[in-house]
Amino acid sequence: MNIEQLNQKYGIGEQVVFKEGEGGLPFIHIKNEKANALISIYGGQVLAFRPIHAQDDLLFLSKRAYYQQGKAIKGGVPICWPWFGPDPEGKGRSAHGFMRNRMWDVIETSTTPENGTRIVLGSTDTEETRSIWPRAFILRLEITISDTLNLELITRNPGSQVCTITQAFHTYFNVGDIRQTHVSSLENTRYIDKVHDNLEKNQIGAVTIEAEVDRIYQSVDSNLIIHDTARKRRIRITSKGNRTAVVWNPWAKISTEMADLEDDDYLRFICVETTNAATDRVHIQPGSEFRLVANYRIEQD
Ligand SMILES: O=P(O)(O)OC[C@H]1O[C@@H](O)[C@H](O)[C@@H](O)[C@@H]1O
Repeated sequence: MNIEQLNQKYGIGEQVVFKEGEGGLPFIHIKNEKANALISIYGGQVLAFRPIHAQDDLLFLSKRAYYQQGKAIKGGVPICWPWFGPDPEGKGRSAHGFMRNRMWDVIETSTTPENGTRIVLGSTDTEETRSIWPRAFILRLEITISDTLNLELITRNPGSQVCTITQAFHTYFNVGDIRQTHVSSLENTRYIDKVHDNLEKNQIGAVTIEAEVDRIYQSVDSNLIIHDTARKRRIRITSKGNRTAVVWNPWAKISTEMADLEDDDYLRFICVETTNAATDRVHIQPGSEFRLVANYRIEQD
């Protein structure tokens, strides 16, 4: 569907407007009485979300991001699916699965009873996806733009075999200064330290970032808080369906090496990801579905 057809079928006045975005990719601009947001249909990726009274966006979006078919957009909320991290079978398929590198379909747009906006994107298997991953699937991403950003990723298994996935909301949160940022509610939680030979460790105190951090926290709480002290705000993450959470910041060297980040961008974001990762694999029986949920709320001091 082209932009005109999308607007005709799914546009809602000035609240939901489809426009050609960077790299010619179709974007959805959302504006309601609670918040503004920007979504890329490519990747099924929320790129920006700002509640009306918030000064700064919830999400970090790299100025050097690629907007190109086949490449992931650096920032916002990339959807990692049907695997999290490197190819689990070591076949050289792209890291974090293939859905962040594909065009999704628009399924539905509506206004919620609280005057928020609901956008539903989706995807199903095709000959091409089956050549990468031989499974039938029906995937749905329900995005609610209101005073909070709510994301629900539903995987339905229409096939005749059990389907096993790992996945993530690989969210890049925008922070004022990483050196004045910490994450709470992970105290006394076991984690796999990907920067130190996948050693299992115990988190002592809040998570602070003073070097590269890449950790998979296990048996996590359903409430995590990012303290963005420089901006005098907290970001409250409430999740369902996950047993793991990833905290990632590349720090200076990797930030310089990544062509789609500015050298000092590591100061401006932290990824706190709602995941089914490592041993937190999801097995979906034929005919059933699984729902992963993340809700993000900004609390200003
Ligand atoms: O693919 P992106 O968006 O650059 O993110 C890469 C990072 O994603 C994180 O989720 C992983 O834990 C890291 O190991 C990885 O380096």
